Amino acid sequence: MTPLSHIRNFSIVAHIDHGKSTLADRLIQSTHTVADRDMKEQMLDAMDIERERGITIKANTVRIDYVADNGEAYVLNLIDTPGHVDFAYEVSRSMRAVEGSLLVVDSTQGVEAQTLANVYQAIDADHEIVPILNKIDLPAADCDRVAEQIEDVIGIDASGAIRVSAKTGVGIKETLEAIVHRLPAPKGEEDADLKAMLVDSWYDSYLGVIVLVRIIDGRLKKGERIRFVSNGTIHHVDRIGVFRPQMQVVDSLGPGEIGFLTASIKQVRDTRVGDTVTHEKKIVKPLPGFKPSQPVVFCGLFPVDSSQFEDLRDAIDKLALNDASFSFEMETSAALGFGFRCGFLGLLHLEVIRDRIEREYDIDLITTAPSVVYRIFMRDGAMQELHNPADMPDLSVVDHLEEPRIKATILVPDEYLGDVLKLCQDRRGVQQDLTYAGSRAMVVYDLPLNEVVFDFYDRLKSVTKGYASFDYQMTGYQTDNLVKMSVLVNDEPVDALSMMVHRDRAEMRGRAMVEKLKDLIPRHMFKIPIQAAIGGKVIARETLSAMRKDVTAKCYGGDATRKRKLLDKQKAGKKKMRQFGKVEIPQEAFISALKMDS
Ligand SMILES: Nc1nc2c(ncn2[C@@H]2O[C@H](COP(=O)(O)OP(=O)(O)OP(=O)(O)O)[C@@H](O)[C@H]2O)c(=O)[nH]1
Repeated sequence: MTPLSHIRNFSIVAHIDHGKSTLADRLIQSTHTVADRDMKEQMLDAMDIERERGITIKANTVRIDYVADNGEAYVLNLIDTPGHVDFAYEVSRSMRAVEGSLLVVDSTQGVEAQTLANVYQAIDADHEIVPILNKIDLPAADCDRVAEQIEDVIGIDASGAIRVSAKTGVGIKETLEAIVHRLPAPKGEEDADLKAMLVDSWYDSYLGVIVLVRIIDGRLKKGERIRFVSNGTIHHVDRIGVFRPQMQVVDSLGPGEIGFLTASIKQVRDTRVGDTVTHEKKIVKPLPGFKPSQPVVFCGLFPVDSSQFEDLRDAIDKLALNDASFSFEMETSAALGFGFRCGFLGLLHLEVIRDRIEREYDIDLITTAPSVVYRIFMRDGAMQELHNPADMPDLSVVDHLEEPRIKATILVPDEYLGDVLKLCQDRRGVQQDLTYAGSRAMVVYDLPLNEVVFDFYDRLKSVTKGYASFDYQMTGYQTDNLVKMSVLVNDEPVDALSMMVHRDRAEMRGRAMVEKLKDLIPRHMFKIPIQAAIGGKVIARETLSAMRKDVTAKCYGGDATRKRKLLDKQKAGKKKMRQFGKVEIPQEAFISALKMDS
């Protein structure tokens, strides 16, 4: 049993790509937590998609045994947190389970928007913070400048910042010593009633739901009956353990410790993150509540091949078992048939789920335009949420609409500032602050989430050549002049392309949309009008002229194999098309048509 004084619980906060996972790997490796032969790069990034994209999505945990220079043995519990803006909620919950943070800043880059967002969460959670200047092996490293920036922008003391190369291992020993000597030990009472925090939970096909807990007071043992305070459900604990990072069963967990339990729980939904766990009959004061994660972006997912609807249902059910922040309900669309309306924490979350369905379940999907959650105030005083523009009620019963707004923080090198301001302005942003930290500007904008969900990231990256970083939080709702824009192809409305837009921008967006569609829809044997309309009024129109696209026309000379190849390709392409009335629209049109060029 490790005394409280010899436990340290910490997380690592960083902007994406600043080296958090690499540092975690190095800490695990240098303490021989994992034998060298088993060491894979980025031990903590379990999922394939994470590995491919190099981003950490689920928070992960590892227990490290470390004998410090003073000869004492310590237990270090690391909770790895995701760095991406969509998963800020996961960061906030894991922060509450630990007492300190390593703040990793890439010494060739400096402080970025997510460094700020994440470190403020650590400060909110009262963490002791140890700054780490990473990637010092690179020639472009400028530790003094970055340390100064940490002090100026974040406002914490960086004089003791540790200079590290997570790649080569320089500074790893110093980091481990700093964890032991600079981060506080957890507090807790061994003899008090059991009180544990539910930090995270996920589904495992062999063990059922695995619950990650941080013990605050008391002791949890295998075989005991526990109660989740929020819903009063009682469970029999059949397994307790720690992550090294593989699961290792232990007999009990005491104050200050972080580990897992399993209790034949069937669904992740039955476990509420932030909940308090205690023994069956005990009454304890619940831990201060966590904000529940709310989906902010909705879109429809439809199978390209409608016979795969049941497979899609199956895939979505399985994914939802493991991801309580992902919501869904069945949707029928005149154009796309049966599918699901799904809610996500943000666009990255949406992309990850979509990729997993396509890849792991082998289902080709049509994704409709992402939409935020609008509030519709009716003339009779009622309010309803609108998750899907297709459900927009008749304007005669609507009094007004409200849309969600965000506070966006963007850090950008000076020379791109003008482009960033223009982009934010074009997206109906209202500037709130503009400050400088060295040669970088920090701008804060109040923006409609609607204008950000689709391609704001992409645009920001492209106008700043990838040098800007961006983070946002929801601030609330505001009334604006919003209308539903419909799209008609060959005089048939395509509900999957309808969207909510600001009245002043409707014409511009309508025009951009019909022009795009004209390029994206292949020519048919007949003329196809493509229109954007508000109510009954057409605001933009293009006509796709008739022509049969003869893909073999270029193959004069009659090379049979090449001709066959082209025809096969055309056939495969057809599978990815959807029939709308008499018109076939390719799958990618749904996403591409909505991207704006401004
Ligand atoms: N040269 C050098 N490269 C490093 C160092 N640390 C990390 N990297 C590289 O930087 C890239 C990003 O590192 P990650 O550890 O994946 O970054 P991360 O912060 O965990 O990123 P997310 O998990 O996506 O938030 C990888 O290509 C690493 O190999 C370092 O000390 N020196």
